[in-house]
Amino acid sequence: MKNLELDLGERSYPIFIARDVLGQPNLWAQYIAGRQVCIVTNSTVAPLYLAALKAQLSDKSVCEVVLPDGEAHKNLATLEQIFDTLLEKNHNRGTTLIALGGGVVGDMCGFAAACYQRGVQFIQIPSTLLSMVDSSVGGKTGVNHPLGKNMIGAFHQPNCVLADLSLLDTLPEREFSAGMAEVIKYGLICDAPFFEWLEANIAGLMRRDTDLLEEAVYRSCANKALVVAEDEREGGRRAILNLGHTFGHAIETAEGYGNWLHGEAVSAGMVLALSLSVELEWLNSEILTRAKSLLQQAGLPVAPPNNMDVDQFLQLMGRDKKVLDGRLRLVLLTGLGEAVVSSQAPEDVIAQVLRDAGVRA
Ligand SMILES: NC(=O)c1ccc[n+]([C@@H]2O[C@H](COP(=O)([O-])OP(=O)(O)OC[C@H]3O[C@@H](n4cnc5c(N)ncnc54)[C@H](O)[C@@H]3O)[C@@H](O)[C@H]2O)c1
Ligand SMILES: O=C(O)C(=O)C[C@@H](O)[C@H](O)[C@H](O)COP(=O)(O)O
Ligand SMILES: [Zn+2]
Repeated sequence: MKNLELDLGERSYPIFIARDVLGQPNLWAQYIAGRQVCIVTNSTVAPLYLAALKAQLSDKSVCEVVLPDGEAHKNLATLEQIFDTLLEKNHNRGTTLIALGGGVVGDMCGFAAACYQRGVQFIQIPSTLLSMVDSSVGGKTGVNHPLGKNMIGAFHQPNCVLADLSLLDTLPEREFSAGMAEVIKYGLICDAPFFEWLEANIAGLMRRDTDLLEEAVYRSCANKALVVAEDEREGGRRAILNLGHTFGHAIETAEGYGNWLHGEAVSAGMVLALSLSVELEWLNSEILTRAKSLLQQAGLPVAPPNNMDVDQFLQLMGRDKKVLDGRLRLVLLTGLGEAVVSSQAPEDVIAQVLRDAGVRA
């Protein structure tokens, strides 16, 4: 068992990481304040893990909302299902929502918790690698809009995070790989020794060796917790967690939510961000080569889709939430583990990097 605390003063919370955390309510039941609980999950995760969770909550009044599965359903219309159930079952401000699922469920449940009766408590039980290492931690919640990723949302921190590694036993390979993109991201942006550890252990990690997985989830969450504790609402440094995302979100939006998984789009996006850093002569090309190799060994794409053109890419990137005074701000690297947020990359250089990666002129 590896525990962490995200230090946010009175909104601090623990992150429990181990196999079978769910089966240890002595660790986490105290984070449910009242009797009312609403579990938010989806049609894939419910048959796998809902009964086991409910069995741990026999002293509570529990209802559930089973959402349709997929990024394409991460929108305002789906969110209404959560509000409808909460109101139909007379949930009041003392209720606790529990997100049981991947990042899509977590982001939607968290946003519902932020909005319902102006804010109720919630717990994250992430069931994908990506949600264990990233989306369940840090309090970014929200939904997509047809014109852009995560465009409607709120910062709302959970009461605790339970990363039960045994849930990963049923996770499909492609989804496991997608999670590895965000794991590798931490090495690139702020933890060079972790990147080197990943290079040395990638084969064992892809075999889902329990000890290696526990270490990778722990070090990812520890890195994210430090960044978020420093800058909860992304006034500055937190933006480094967005490495590759300005490119990646453009890919997800252009391809239709769900065709490229978030982690896959982030992988291709990180390669573009590193290529741009090399093009600007801020980064040694050896780091780009090593990053590409690690992402490939994790089963991830390292080039953007071949059906987008440069203008479409740049237009979608222009809607990024980091845009300030009409200027793109991108996360770039100056070294391994050293990220900066910069508006210095000229648009013609960005366009050249996109063309070099095979995006149509
Ligand atoms: N809030 C944040 O800070 C943050 C960070 C990173 C990503 N995100 C968001 O997270 C989302 C991506 O999350 P994701 O990669 O978890 O995708 P996801 O939630 O769509 O889950 C991936 C797939 O795996 C299935 N699944 C989940 N757990 C499973 C299990 N244990 N066994 C078998 N199948 C399982 C899901 O039903 C789904 O089909 C995106 O919407 C992204 O924008 C948010
Ligand atoms: O927690 C953060 O901050 C991140 O940026 C983590 C990202 O991996 C995640 O995809 C996040 O949802 C992106 O946020 P957005 O503000 O660019 O929508
Ligand atoms: Zn992400």
